[in-house]
Amino acid sequence: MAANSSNGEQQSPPKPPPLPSPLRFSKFFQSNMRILVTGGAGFIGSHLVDKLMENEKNEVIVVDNYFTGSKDNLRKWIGHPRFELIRHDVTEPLLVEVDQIYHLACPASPIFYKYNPVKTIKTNVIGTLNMLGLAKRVGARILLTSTSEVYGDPLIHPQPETYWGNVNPIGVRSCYDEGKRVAETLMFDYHRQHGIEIRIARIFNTYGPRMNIDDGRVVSNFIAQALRGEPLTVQKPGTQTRSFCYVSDMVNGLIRLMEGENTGPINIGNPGEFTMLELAETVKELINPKVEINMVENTPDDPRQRKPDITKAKELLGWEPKVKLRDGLPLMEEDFRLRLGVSKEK
Ligand SMILES: NC(=O)c1ccc[n+]([C@@H]2O[C@H](COP(=O)([O-])OP(=O)(O)OC[C@H]3O[C@@H](n4cnc5c(N)ncnc54)[C@H](O)[C@@H]3O)[C@@H](O)[C@H]2O)c1
Ligand SMILES: O=c1ccn([C@@H]2O[C@H](COP(=O)(O)OP(=O)(O)O[C@H]3OC[C@@H](O)[C@H](O)[C@H]3O)[C@@H](O)[C@H]2O)c(=O)[nH]1
Repeated sequence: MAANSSNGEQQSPPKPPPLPSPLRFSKFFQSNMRILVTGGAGFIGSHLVDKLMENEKNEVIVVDNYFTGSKDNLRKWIGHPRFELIRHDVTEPLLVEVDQIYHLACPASPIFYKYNPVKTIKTNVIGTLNMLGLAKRVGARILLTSTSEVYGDPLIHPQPETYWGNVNPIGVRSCYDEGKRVAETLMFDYHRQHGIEIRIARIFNTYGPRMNIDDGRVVSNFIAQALRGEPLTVQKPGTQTRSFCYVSDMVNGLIRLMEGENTGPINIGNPGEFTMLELAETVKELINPKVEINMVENTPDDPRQRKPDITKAKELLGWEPKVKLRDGLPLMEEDFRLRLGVSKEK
């Protein structure tokens, strides 16, 4: 069946999708669904693996180069008969027989993706090409975790999928946002030219347990600072907004998208919108009312506003987020307390 784009346009690929392994059609074939998760040792990836492993009919293979991820995030699955972990960099070709590919591999925190921008571009472009080549070879369906950063510093608010964005092509964030835009282009070109079954999720800011404590993103920074009794560093002007999605909602959205019939791109995020000052005030109130809030310098090209229009996700996937920021923050606080060894004052 031809998939629909989220814009409602009929996407009729000129070629039929590559055939899955003939064993899939064999009457007595006993194998489980084999699912590859690139970047599965990272924050969202490891939660996705947990959810996929709940289904006894799934076998999960993770490939990760451990740049920002860690084996520790997957420790409960290591040694499990339906789980395999491979140290591999997606900029190198990979040959594995799989039915689905969740392609997440890419550093996501601005500090980390700006650290080696050329590597970030290679990961987005060559890494995505390699995963599309694999999808074509084995007839797998592939889902790309794109980003709200494809909208750049958006001039339309909230952002629908039809918005083409306002992106600086030569700025310090371009390795990531332009990298993801090319990755989306590659996905659609493989879909049109080779009939690959594709899914594109545009993920908006996601938070939750297992984020790296020194990841550098705003929610992890504020929670770690509040627990350490350090001032919360709000980057100027503090009126910039973000919309924060709890990780379990995100994982459910990604699986819905993979299992459904729509190529996307589809925004997956929580439309609750907060300024960074509001976020700091909330963290202060919930975690440590004694900490100060410090205004610090910002970095170039920081988007001034961001909020997903999730009409398509609701209509096409029957998905919407359930966890409110005020309910999600304490769940993350608990995990950070454990890892930082800071117990709650009674
Ligand atoms: N978390 C968010 O708010 C957010 C928002 C938008 C999009 N995304 C996308 O979701 C995906 C996961 O994000 P995350 O927050 O879990 O980030 P993360 O940094 O925790 O995870 C990324 C994982 O990819 C691995 N990786 C990086 N480069 C690789 C390479 N070349 N080869 C193999 N593995 C590599 C890292 O080691 C890490 O385990 C990314 O594609 C990111 O762009 C995340
Ligand atoms: O300590 C901090 C860190 C960040 N910030 C501010 O918080 C906002 C959010 O910054 P983050 O670094 O968490 O994340 P960004 O929204 O810039 O990028 C994010 O969005 C889309 C994803 O694709 C990226 O992977 C993700 O990191 C920015 O306005 C930033 O200036 C602070 O005020 N203080």
